[in-house]
Amino acid sequence: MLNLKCLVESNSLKSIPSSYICFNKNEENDFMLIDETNDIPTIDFSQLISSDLNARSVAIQKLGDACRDWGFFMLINHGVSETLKDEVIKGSQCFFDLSNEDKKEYIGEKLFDPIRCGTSFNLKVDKTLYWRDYLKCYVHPQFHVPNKPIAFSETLEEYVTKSRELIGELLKGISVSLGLEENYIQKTMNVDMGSQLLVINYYPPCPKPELVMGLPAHTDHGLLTLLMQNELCGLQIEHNGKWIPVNPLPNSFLINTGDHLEILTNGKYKSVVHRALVMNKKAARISVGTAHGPTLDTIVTPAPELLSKDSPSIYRGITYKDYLQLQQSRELERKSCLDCIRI
Ligand SMILES: O=C(O)CCC(=O)C(=O)O
Ligand SMILES: [Fe+2]
Repeated sequence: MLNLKCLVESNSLKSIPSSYICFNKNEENDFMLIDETNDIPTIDFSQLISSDLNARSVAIQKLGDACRDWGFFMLINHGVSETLKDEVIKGSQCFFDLSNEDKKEYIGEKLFDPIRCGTSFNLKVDKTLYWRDYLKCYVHPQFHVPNKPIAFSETLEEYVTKSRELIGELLKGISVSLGLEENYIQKTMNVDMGSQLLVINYYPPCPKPELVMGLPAHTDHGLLTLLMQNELCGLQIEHNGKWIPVNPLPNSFLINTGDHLEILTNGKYKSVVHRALVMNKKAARISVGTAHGPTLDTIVTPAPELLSKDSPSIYRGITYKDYLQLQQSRELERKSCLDCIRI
């Protein structure tokens, strides 16, 4: 199977294969790239769970504003240790360093394979290949991860459990920010038994990074994605028609809203468009995301409580599973899959 890391390390890579050259990369030049990184909202998790009701309510307000205006924020004071995050990154590097023989059993094309590794986005539909290898694992409600490298499974189990706890608290805050009961999203979306997909992205070094794309502009499925990365940057988010580079604060998590939060809120909280550039000629960038969604059979529709005569439903209901299938069958592109279910 195609494995970009192997290709890059084989020394045979004198020039970028034409299949990777992203010709339309700058077609979106109307998007001026500017550095408004410092404006990206920051949410203090400790305030969100504070027993001081006033502090909590201020944090919830900030959280709602961040979801409405950006669909993206950095989460600080979240209580997850740097050691655990480092172990996840190190384990990820070791996983991608395994031999092809060791990884063979995880190679797959099927969307609902519990564990699958591959390259680009979806080889069946990609017109251009993306400069990225990946490992995807369904880690909830059943926990599936590779049994190699040693101890990676334990590290990941601890990490994805912590990430679910953080997302649970964020969803409470988001429910309240919408004027809904605290457990509204968790209950209606069956989040306790919901799907959690771990995605580890490996962007190998590239001799001509300006010619390739790690992941093109897209939105994520699910309610919220929690993301972290090694020391290399590359993520950009779309905000007010501009690409904003993300330079994470030390020890922060990056959180973005997903398509299903947009559906549930009837467009009030938009799913943020983002992309990953490749910027490094010498080192690999690793990012680790967990996408948190409802159970696969949950039909997601706009919350009736948020609808009115003036604000009728703009999305038709669809099960999470059908939505994932729809998304996977299409080329990853700027226009999000939400367009398929817009009324
Ligand atoms: O690598 C990144 O920073 C972003 C990854 C991403 O957008 C994804 O896995 O959906
Ligand atoms: Fe994404």
